[in-house]
Amino acid sequence: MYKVSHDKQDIVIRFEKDLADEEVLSKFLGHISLQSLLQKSKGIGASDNIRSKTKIGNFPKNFDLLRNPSLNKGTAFTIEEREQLGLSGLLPPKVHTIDEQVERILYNLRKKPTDMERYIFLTSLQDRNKTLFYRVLIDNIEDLMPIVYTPTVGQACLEYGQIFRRPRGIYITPNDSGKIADLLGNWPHKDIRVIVVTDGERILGLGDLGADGMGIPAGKLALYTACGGIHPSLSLPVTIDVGTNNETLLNDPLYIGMKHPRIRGQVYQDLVDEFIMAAQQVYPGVLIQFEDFANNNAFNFLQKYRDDICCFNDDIQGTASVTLAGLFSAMRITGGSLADQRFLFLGAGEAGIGTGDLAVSAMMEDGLSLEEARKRCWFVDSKGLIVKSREGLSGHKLDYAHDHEPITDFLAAVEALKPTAIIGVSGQPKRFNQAVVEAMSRINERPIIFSLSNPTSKAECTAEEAYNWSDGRAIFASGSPFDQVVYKGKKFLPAQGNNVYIFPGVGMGVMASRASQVTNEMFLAAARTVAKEVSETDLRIGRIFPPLPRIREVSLAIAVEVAEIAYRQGLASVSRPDNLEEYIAGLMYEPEYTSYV
Ligand SMILES: O=C([O-])CC(=O)C(=O)O
Ligand SMILES: [Mg+2]
Repeated sequence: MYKVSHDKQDIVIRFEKDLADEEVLSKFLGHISLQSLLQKSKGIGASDNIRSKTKIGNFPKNFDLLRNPSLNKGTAFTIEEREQLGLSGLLPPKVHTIDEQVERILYNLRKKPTDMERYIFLTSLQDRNKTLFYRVLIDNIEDLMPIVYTPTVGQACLEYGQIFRRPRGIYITPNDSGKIADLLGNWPHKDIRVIVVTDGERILGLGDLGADGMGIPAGKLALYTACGGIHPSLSLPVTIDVGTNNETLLNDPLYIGMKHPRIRGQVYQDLVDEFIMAAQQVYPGVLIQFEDFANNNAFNFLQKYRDDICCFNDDIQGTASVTLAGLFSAMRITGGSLADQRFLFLGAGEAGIGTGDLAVSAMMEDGLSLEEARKRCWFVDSKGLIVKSREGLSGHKLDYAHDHEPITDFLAAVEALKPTAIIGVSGQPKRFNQAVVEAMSRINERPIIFSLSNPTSKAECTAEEAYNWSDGRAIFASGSPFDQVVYKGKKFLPAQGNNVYIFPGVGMGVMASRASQVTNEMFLAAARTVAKEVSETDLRIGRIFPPLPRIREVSLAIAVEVAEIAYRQGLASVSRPDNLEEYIAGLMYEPEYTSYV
């Protein structure tokens, strides 16, 4: 049980057992009227706020409170709170509502001249008042996602050293070997349920950005909260900095990372191993999301850890799941099934092979053999069409090396194979040129054209190009957002086929069930769920993913499916609540102020 003494401002709460059931805690606290202590009593992260307060014994007061981004409310502190928490005189007299504060933020955002300035402004807001940051982000997700995420986050990573203000997350270098658990222990929050980790070697389609890649784990985790409802205190961004091979960064005096070429081989492997073990030790059962590692490392780490550790690779499995969701939706327009398709991927890296593998699993569920299913997926990489006769093919590409004469040119591959869908995951802009799109439109009544590379500057073609060159017939999706397009008087709202539709829901499902592994079936279920959430109206305007303002509902639906699978597969570590959907909905973080007095 919990021992509680409450002496006006000094609150001591001691836990004599770890809290498996946070709901019990919330109810308990509600019962004794201490609920008001919580930033938001509902939600898995609720206990963490209390825990950190427990540590210091006293509720923070004075400037400590104003400078605590998890608790700060700025001008929204009430007169009573100001009086009791030592804030009198430290704030301007006017007490604002959160809605008025939101107005002020939006007013300032509109005045900023560039998206980079908006990114810096929002990041600073996140550093001083998390509740307000998430309120603004959630209520304006469609407008602000392109700022906190792709494409602006890509630009932010390119300029990370210049715009650096406050650190976010944990940086691990080879000098920390043997001490990683201590480093992780330095993080102020002790209940961490999800880590996004990168080594910065392949940041979006931008390449090796070394330690400047930290913008990506930080951005992904902001979306875990905004889109999946995971309490912000439960997540931790990590960058493993083993150097960079990016000459520009190595020569930049403002670069924030280790100034030497990438360390590879055993030292690198051991460092990642130690990190994985330390994370398990310090935060048992934590979900680890691998993000933006280079191809070989990404595949190797996934292979190595997926059966023993609760982990997944977003670029392989998350992107695969959202791409498959897009294909399911597209088929609602074209008719037919997955098994009737022929997919041609441009790019045979993480996203391409990941999607191929997941599509193959889906086709096998529909009755195809492994062999037959793989034959529906073709890949063009930097050397041309992947065919059996090609020498020196590496592991994962071999599965898709079919009998065919070699072809070096992508357009020629389109003409020869007559695909129903082309899927761009190459990181190479403009590769779906007019000739390619026109050929696809000649071959197909409704050509499926996915231009998934990020950020926008790396897209294989733009939405406008896809619609113009296909005479408005393309079924288009892109990794980064495009504005609406009007073609011959018809309005198209192109969809963003980004793994943000997948990872927040998967993460929430894994956390709610305390799953010990993340399985293929979960990503397949997530893909089917996203596709199911697309309405006929969406499809009519060319949108094959649900609108972003609905993303929390979509994430909840995914989380329920994922948790259901965890229970079915015997991977869950907590007992199943009677009403899973209600239970998970109840765990979702809502940024709202509650009274501290
Ligand atoms: O971050 C994104 O927008 C999607 C993604 O994982 C990537 O492109 O690496
Ligand atoms: Mg990524």
